[in-house]
Amino acid sequence: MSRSAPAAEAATHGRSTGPSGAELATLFAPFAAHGRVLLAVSGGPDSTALMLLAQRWQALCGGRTELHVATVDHGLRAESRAEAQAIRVLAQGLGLPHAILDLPAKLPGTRLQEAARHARYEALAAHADAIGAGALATAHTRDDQAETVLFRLMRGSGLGGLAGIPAARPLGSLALLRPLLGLPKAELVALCRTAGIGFVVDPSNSDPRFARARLRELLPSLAAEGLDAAALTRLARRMARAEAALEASADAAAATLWTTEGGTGGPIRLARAGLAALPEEIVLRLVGRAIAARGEGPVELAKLEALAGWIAGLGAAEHGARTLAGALVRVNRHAVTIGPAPRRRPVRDVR
Ligand SMILES: Nc1ncnc2c1ncn2[C@@H]1O[C@H](COP(=O)(O)OP(=O)(O)OP(=O)(O)O)[C@@H](O)[C@H]1O
Repeated sequence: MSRSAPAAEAATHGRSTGPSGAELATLFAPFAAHGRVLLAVSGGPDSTALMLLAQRWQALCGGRTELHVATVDHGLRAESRAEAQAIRVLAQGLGLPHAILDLPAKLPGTRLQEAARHARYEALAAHADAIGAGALATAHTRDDQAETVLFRLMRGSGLGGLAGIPAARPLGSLALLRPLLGLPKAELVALCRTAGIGFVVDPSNSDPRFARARLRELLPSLAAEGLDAAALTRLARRMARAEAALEASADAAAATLWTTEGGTGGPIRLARAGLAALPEEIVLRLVGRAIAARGEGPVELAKLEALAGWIAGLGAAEHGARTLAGALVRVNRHAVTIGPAPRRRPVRDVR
């Protein structure tokens, strides 16, 4: 990563002074519910701006919320330590305590970005817990939202995926907050430049080996055709609204159909006649929830669709069993019953 030249390179687009006091009050309102918030700052323009704006909000709104900052050093590049230390200087200049977090284990060579993301969130959440923070804030922007929705569209994601990045969601016992989700990245870059603060540019963001980076290259051409960040954000908002309504319908269906055999943790039973009367989308959600609860976690939508197709295709008197994502799905004439799949015994070498 390289530190960009500061103020002299004045921004050419985006509001260079950032949101007004009233806008800050709205953006950071969710922070006020927490006594302490941990800001995840990588040193890129977005999270550097997050630190500047959150501190500005705290000063202006006189919030009693304490802000802390953490930078994860993935140890993947020679410069990463020095970059983390530069963020520490900046944070301390703003009066914010800063921690550099190392990853406990070496990252694998395959699916590196995914593994790094997972390990990063774990390290940040553990640090938030350790300092008694109730929330963790990241600096995702409107551009990240647009990119995520487009990426998921290309991958044939379900409705929940197309709802994009949520502005707030639980992360274990923490609240994960994204206060800048509605702001364009250009505005945050401009803000850093006007403030004369350098930021790091992550080379993996433009590394063509990563599908995300290749997609990012296409965004300007798509925007010229009208599929810009605003349009994709609008789509995400509409999908989120539909997703919430369907989840509420699934809750209502579960309240009448879902029973547990043999007490807490036992197999989940869904009456076949009840399922047959429901729209396919709700059936998928109920069966998916049951598999996630008794198996190894959320199941891929395409696999769930194939399973639901198999169940729907069974005649009223037919029965059968299948395993999916660590769950055993049994169907008889009365019910679909979902419990943990029996563990396969390891194959012994009998020579
Ligand atoms: N090394 C890091 N240290 C601390 N925070 C980080 C680090 N890297 C990323 N973040 C936080 O995560 C936000 C998103 O970063 P980025 O877009 O690079 O993540 P990502 O890999 O796309 O993962 P995701 O979007 O799923 O969180 C940043 O704005 C920042 O708040």
